[in-house]
Amino acid sequence: MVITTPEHSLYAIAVEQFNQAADLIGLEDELRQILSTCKRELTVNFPVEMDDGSIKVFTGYRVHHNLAAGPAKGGIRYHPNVTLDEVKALAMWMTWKCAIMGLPFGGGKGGVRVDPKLLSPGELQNLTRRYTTEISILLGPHQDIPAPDVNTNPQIMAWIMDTYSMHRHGGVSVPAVVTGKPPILGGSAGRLEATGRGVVFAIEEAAKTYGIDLTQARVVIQGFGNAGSTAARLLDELGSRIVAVSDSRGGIYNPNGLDIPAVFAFKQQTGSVIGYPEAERVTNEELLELPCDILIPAALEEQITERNAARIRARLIAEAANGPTTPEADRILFDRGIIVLPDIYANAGGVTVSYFEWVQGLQHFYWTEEEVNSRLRAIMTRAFQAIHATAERYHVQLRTAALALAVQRVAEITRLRGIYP
Ligand SMILES: NC(=O)C1=CN([C@@H]2O[C@H](COP(=O)(O)OP(=O)(O)OC[C@H]3O[C@@H](n4cnc5c(N)ncnc54)[C@H](O)[C@@H]3O)[C@@H](O)[C@H]2O)C=CC1
Ligand SMILES: O=C(O)CCC(=O)C(=O)O
Repeated sequence: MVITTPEHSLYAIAVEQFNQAADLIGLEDELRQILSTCKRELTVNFPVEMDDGSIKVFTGYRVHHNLAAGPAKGGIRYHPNVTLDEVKALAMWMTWKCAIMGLPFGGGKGGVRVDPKLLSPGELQNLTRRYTTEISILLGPHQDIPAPDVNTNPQIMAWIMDTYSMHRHGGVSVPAVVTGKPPILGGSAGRLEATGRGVVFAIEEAAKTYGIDLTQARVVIQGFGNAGSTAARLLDELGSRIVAVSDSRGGIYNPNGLDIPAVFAFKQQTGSVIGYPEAERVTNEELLELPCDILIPAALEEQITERNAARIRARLIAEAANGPTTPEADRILFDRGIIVLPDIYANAGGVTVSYFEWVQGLQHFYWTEEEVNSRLRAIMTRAFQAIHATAERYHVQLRTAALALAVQRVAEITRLRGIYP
């Protein structure tokens, strides 16, 4: 049985990817139905008091895709284009991501339809606290543990923890209810950089396997936020040449290599990479087609599609973003021999260190950054080897191999639990 969704959507893309993996492992129809469906989809419409005293109603979501392996885990996104369909896809990808990394979590995700850049700090805090209250019927350290995603950060995680702790625990802090917190509130050392660091660990494994010399590699990065800027910094430290980076306003390109600490400082001062002096300006579309060895999409979904996949000039694509490549583009890239490190593996460093943060929060016992980073590297390396071996065995792309391993694991857990957890 092939599961279909009614219209073209991001969730339809996630289900199409799932179907490919389910076909590969010969998954039975009952489990196909269960695993291709989100368990819970909560929509909340909530009022927020603005600085001028007016009230605005915002819409937010929290979705649990699957809880067979443990409590729901996944970030919260603030973006004007957030939809329930997008959050469902992101939640499903979290299920597979946690499964590949062997984490005891199910998949969840949340989002609010808002442009946070238009809010004052006070309004942002009001919105976060009210949204947290609305979704708190799902939250808890053993039920659902949010984390940062696009446009959310440690300060927002601190407000989520405080709101939950005030309502549900008499004000005593419950650090394990959210990850990605500031370290002084129980956040893990290394969580802020974990997604970008994990991307770089994944690239290092791929480079060894496919014979790419990182000290000579030219790198292009779309998105210079948490994931993209950290990957840029760490690859720069490894000796790679970062030739182009971008943000929502566009990109900058210097074929001789950008001075990444200087670009980072420029972005901190001005709010954008645009205007950085020693580079030419490119659009986000042009940036994706620049000649390079490694392309890192680190912004939003559906950036590499059937329209531009034939013109991508990278040897390796490392997906820091969730869902940047459509299935049509995947097929074109595979035929062209371009290696894609799929999102559910390449960006899993974030949730892996979130797992470390959750464990530390439950125990109130904290690790050093060295411990965090070396455990992260070990898990990223192990997962790469398993995915690569599966891809070789079945002659499939790394995404299908990664999904097959993930779906297999969640299916096995579901069968052992007795099919309907
Ligand atoms: N923060 C985390 O721990 C994790 C993030 N991710 C994924 O990584 C991606 C980036 O997330 P973060 O770095 O956390 O977000 P962020 O909010 O820190 O940064 C996002 C960056 O993308 C840029 N951007 C937005 N729209 C763009 C567009 N249309 N074209 C080019 N750039 C654009 C923004 O200007 C910003 O530089 C997302 O897909 C997210 O789901 C995945 C795993 C974990
Ligand atoms: O750290 C986490 O729990 C989840 C981060 C996230 O949203 C993601 O991996 O896409």
